[in-house]
Amino acid sequence: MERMESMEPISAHYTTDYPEIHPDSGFESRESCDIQAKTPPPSTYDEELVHKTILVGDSGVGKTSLLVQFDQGKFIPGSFSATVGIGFTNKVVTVDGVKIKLQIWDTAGQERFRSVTHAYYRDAQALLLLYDISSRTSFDNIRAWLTEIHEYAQSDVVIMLLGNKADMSSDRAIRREEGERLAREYSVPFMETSAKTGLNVELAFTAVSKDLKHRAVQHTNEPKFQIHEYIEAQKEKSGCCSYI
Ligand SMILES: Nc1nc2c(ncn2[C@@H]2O[C@H](COP(=O)(O)OP(=O)(O)OP(=O)(O)O)[C@@H](O)[C@H]2O)c(=O)[nH]1
Repeated sequence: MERMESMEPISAHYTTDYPEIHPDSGFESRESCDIQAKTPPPSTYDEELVHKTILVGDSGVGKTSLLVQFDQGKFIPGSFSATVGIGFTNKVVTVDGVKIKLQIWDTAGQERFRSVTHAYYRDAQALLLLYDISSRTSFDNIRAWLTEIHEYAQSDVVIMLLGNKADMSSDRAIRREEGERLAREYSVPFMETSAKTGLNVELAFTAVSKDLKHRAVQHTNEPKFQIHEYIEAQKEKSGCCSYI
């Protein structure tokens, strides 16, 4: 992925050559995914699993910034230059004492790259869909993104809607309730984030990781993991959203 000089590259594998969807990182092939789908999940979590996660949304909503914040705990301000190409960052998230390997793909939001990014949806196990709370257009386009996701991604993909740039309160164009309503309509979990302040960035990835872990393991007696409830409980605990 190419960034202008104003943006430091993030610690990842970036390219404008559109890499194979299955790089040499232990990510399962399509074939093995299909086999897995027919086999019941094991009773313990296999820490060798790598979960492909994709960041999508309009250009400029903050996908790269969110990933940099999650990966390196920093925000790089400066003039915006759109991502060209696609790249991934490997991250390990520890949930309930278990290591969950995420391979997080950062896609270019610009329309002209759309046909390329579609190809990456197919093997995604999780999708973080972002809009910018200061951009009505990016919010209005979420429906179109969800239509594309339903068309190209697997039906059981974990989807999370994120209203990013929550720190920009004076430029807010989308009320939090609007985000919540849209998320309810599509039955997807939702939270507002800020790649700048770090608000909810870790929570977003942790919630997704927890969900992926639960889906990969057969819990005979336990109730199904409820990602919505988990997010609400964590938000309350951290008192994160008082200024939103
Ligand atoms: N205030 C604020 N600015 C942000 C935030 N996230 C991103 N930005 C800024 O928004 C602009 C776009 O951010 P990017 O992360 O490059 O956006 P992107 O979604 O990756 O864009 P594409 O690569 O074109 O798809 C940059 O100038 C960032 O500094 C945020 O949470 N708060």
